[in-house]
Amino acid sequence: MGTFDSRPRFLLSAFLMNTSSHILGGMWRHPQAEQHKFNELALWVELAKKLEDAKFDSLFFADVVGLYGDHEGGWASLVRKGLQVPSQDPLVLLSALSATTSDIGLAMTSSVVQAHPFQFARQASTLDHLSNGRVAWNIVTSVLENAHRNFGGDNLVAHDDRYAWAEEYVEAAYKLWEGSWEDDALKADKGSGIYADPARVNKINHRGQLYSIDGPHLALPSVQRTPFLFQAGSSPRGSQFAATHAEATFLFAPHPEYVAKKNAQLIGNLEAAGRTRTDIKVFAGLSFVVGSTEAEAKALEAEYDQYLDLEAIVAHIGGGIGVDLGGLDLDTPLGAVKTEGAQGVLEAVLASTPGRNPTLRDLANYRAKAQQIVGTPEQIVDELERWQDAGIDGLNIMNHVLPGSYDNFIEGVLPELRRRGLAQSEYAPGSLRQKVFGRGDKLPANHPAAQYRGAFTEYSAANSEASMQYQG
Ligand SMILES: Cc1cc2nc3c(=O)[nH]c(=O)nc-3n(C[C@H](O)[C@H](O)[C@H](O)COP(=O)(O)O)c2cc1C
Repeated sequence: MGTFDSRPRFLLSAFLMNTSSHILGGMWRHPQAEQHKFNELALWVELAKKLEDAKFDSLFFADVVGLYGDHEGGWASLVRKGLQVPSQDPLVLLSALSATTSDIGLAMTSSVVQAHPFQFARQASTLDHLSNGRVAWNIVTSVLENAHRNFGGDNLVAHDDRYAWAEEYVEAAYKLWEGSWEDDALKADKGSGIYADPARVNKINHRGQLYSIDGPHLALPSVQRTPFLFQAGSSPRGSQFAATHAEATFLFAPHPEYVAKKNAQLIGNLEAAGRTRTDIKVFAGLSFVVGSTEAEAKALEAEYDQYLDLEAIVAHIGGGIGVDLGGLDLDTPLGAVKTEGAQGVLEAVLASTPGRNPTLRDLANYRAKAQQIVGTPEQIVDELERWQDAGIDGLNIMNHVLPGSYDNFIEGVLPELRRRGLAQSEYAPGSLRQKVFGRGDKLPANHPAAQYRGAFTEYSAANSEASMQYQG
């Protein structure tokens, strides 16, 4: 344990999804659960206000753009269980929440599959303007075959090829965000009648394997230019991508020892990418069940367990790794499952059952129990200090019930975190990036996006005019 004031505070994020059944399957059936009202704006407006009053750093919205892989031979059980279907667009929802909040970060997941980078970059800039620089993007490549088929693909693109796709996608987006409009390009000078300076607005003329984009970026660059970047892959290639691009990465980890291992891997990859551990925040996905006594916490856990649907959790994970685990007894061993899906997941499940091959029940427990901390506020924060010592900077807090799980955390755990100096009581001023890192609104110079600043001046609007005159 560190001394009282030597520990940094935790970054706090709410791990959400615009759907009824996100991570902890079945919990929507709990009498106090309101997540089935996900399509009503009031649920989110009130939750966002509550989390902002508690000075959470961000609302983090996961997303998918297709069905999980088959369970029990088809997708009927996914529909029956409401397993992330129906699910609605987080970007549109965050646009509404940008108007009802003022400080909390607005993190959305968007896949390289779902939108052309030109369109996505424009949407992200627009939302960053509307929210005064509070947007974060969780960069995902879609592990779901149905998602790829929804956008014209034949099959799931192979694991490492998805990351190659993401590399080009972010490159194109960085060019638009960082290199198209120079600082001070906008004049809006009523006297001279000059709206923007043609010498300071550039096309990007991106020519890649997958995309060809002339530009210019049609949106004005926003406060952060590039949104705050999240990424959650944890395979070796995923960790390398995170080390190169992400400002925050998050893990599903079964215990602090696993965090320490992933942290060491990340530090090695950061060094190779010319970045350091101070350039990235590591979040753990965790849920909490708090009571004023241990017995009270355990009783609440037992109540939640009655509604938890282990089959739904197995369907979720199996659907993510592209293996139909339906119709099998929960005590079936997992065996050596090979997947083109989310490889980091399997590694983490194996780590949760040291010395033996996990079963389907272990798989469900890994998600529902290994990442759940139950106890009194003191017990929970003691445990969180162990996670922090292993390398966690932030918590992406999963919920059993909306909004009750956050009430439980805010009333139970937050005061103890604050008492130990581990949670903020006020927001720092500025954009999300400035709030988190305290070193400016824009990406730092050692980030790959920075190379595109000033890189396209030869393609400026002023130069296009000069070459026309020359030709004419
Ligand atoms: C904690 C966590 C959250 C994730 N959230 C999403 C998500 O919202 N949408 C999505 O398409 N993929 C999501 N993923 C999948 C990852 O983005 C990534 O595609 C997947 O983990 C496969 O990469 P890997 O093999 O490098 O781990 C998530 C993964 C993790 C570990």
